[in-house]
Amino acid sequence: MHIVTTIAGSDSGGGAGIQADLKTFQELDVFGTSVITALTAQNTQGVMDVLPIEQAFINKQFHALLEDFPISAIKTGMLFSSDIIRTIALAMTNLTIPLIVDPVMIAKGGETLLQQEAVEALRNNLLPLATIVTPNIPEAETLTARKIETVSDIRLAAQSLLQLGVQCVIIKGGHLANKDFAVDYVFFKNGKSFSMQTSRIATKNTHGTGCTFSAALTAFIGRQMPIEQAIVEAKKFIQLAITHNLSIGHGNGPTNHFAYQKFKESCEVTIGETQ
Ligand SMILES: Nc1ncnc2c1ncn2[C@@H]1O[C@H](COP(=O)(O)OP(=O)(O)O)[C@@H](O)[C@H]1O
Ligand SMILES: Cc1ncc(COP(=O)(O)OP(=O)(O)O)c(N)n1
Repeated sequence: MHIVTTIAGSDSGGGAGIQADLKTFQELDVFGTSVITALTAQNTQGVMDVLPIEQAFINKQFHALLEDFPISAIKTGMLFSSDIIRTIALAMTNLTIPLIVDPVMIAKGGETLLQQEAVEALRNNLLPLATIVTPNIPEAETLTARKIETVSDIRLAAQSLLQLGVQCVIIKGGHLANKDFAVDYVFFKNGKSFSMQTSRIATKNTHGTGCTFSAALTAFIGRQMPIEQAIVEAKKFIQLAITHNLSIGHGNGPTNHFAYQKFKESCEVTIGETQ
């Protein structure tokens, strides 16, 4: 059994954060473990409050896992503060476990999940240790201090992130103004790149899409799947989770983690260039 870890915040509403990650891990046949960085009082309508966990206790959770389990992949989600980021980065130094960084910054409702002052720590302390980083467009803009409007802007932003030492950058196009398609752009350190296109699902139930995508990627990497195949398979997982989204709650409902196993054979991802 492959064992993977999510280092992230708890979403009491169950659609994002630790809860989304563990549901995804379970669906993909990996054993999920967790380090909780913050509690959120949250539902489909928004984040009401955030309670960060003390650094020393975050460290204890992480070391409890490292001492007992042969972890095969780790992902980070909501890290909230520069102190928490530095704690995780320090614990990751000298580990050779693949690290997937989802640079969560702002919730769908606009609430802060990463303090402004923590962006530098994310760039300087954690990204150099990352195997894959998965920003959405606003996150890529913040991390690179560049406006992103075109595919050429996406390529320049990815190159700037690769220069920090990240092995692979996936810039997610969920926030692009494309009515028909959801296109993500993948760039590797060795110069290889490709785009992944699926049909855009017209729904408001997209709470936790970023968390679910990066958790699926972590599960596939943890299962030792080759990296390009893991990225495409994670795109299929999120496409099916959004297609079969759940209309629960009064706001932006969650995605459906149970759809992939049932429908994976029927999901098409079109691979293209990044021009
Ligand atoms: N309406 C949609 N239909 C299909 N795929 C989507 C849709 N919205 C987002 N995605 C996909 O979900 C994944 C997460 O993207 P995004 O929503 O940009 O991340 P985040 O939740 O971090 O903002 C990406 O693969 C993106 O292309
Ligand atoms: C605890 C917690 N972590 C992360 C998020 C953001 O999740 P994301 O997948 O980016 O989804 P939306 O916030 O865009 O729905 C969160 N809300 N809570």
